[in-house]
Amino acid sequence: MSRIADVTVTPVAVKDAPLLTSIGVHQPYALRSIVEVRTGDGITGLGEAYGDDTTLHRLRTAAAALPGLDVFDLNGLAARVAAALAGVGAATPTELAGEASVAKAVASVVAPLEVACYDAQGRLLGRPVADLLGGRVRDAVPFSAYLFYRWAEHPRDPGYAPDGWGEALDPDGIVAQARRLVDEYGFASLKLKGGVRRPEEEAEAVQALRDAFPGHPLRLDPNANWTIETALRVLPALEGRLEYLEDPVPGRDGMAAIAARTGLPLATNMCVTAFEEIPEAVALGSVRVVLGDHHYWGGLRASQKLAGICETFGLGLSMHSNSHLGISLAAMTHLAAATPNLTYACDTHSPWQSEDVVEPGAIAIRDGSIAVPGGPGLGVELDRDALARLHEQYLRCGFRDRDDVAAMRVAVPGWTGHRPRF
Ligand SMILES: O=C([O-])[C@@H](O)[C@@H](O)[C@H](O)[C@@H](O)C(=O)[O-]
Ligand SMILES: [Mg+2]
Repeated sequence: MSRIADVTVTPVAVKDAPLLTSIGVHQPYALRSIVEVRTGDGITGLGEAYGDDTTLHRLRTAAAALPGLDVFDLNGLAARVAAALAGVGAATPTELAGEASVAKAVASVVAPLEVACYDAQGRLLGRPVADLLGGRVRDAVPFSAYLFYRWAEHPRDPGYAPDGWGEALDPDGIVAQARRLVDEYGFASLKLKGGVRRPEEEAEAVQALRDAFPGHPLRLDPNANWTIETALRVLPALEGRLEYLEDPVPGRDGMAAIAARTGLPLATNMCVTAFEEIPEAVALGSVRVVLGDHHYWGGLRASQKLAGICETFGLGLSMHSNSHLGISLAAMTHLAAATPNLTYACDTHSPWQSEDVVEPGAIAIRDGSIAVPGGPGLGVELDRDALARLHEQYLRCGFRDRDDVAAMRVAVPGWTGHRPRF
């Protein structure tokens, strides 16, 4: 038995790019929480979560209930977190969408603590986390290039130089961005974050990508920013060009209405984001692919349970991402390596993050994939100087929640971010 002695939660802010989304634009800093679970025998396990105020408060509340728990007792962890958060309310953390529920609030707090416990377990046993999840079925996990419409600079930048990627607001800009991501990282799959430009323009960008990268699977994700009518109008320009279309319209019923009219597989990380939403989605036939994400499905074990449910119902499984750092990237890699039916390349925002809390080198995208770290636990080490620096940056930057709408309002006064916009 190895008991938890204490748990610390440190918020950090990392520079982020002016990436355009369905509701606005990324703020100049992305916020994350770094979780350290220390055991009485001197082992520290790492986890990572959203860094908004609500998540931080919940994480700290749950963390205070963990000393004394055996780091192998993951059922006990879930029970203690649920008890500690009883009465916290249902507001979701920084996700762009998804109906709120208490179960989701608890899941998003269990996740980083569970990852940290797995890291500690692996370090204690001298085994990689993938081994604790059933063993790897692949030695390297493929990731997709995450293409964004974007500006060259943040409006009224609060103090740092543009990142050098420049603007991408049309098909040529998107193809150039894809070319650079493919050249630098070797990505074989491409995903375009849509819901930003007029849908016909986004379909043109898809066609331009199709022409420029004939062998690369493509995805488009309008993040529910289209009406059903719009989606039906644009579908013919997308069919036969995408491996899947992610969340074109809001809701499980809206998605089902589109699914009934197209052979193009629909995928989601918006209308199915918790276990209680699966039965209706299956009954309606809303989607053919679910994007899991351990951060809000409740951790690595819960994600494997999702994988089993997808297999049972003949649904494909892919992986969603939000802005994240190396601890989460390592967790995503171990999880994907140990999940046989996760056969789509996973999303990652990694190339857009220029700062990290982990020591460089352990986890890197090469030839479009990440080699599963073979060392104990997650296989990444905390860079304490970087943690201190990025925590200072958090204290200085003034941002406390992800708010794409507010960030957009800096450039476009009166912006509401209401969906569907098209
Ligand atoms: O980072 C973004 O702007 C993404 O749009 C993210 O917030 C979404 O949650 C996501 O990547 C998605 O696939 O919907
Ligand atoms: Mg999505």
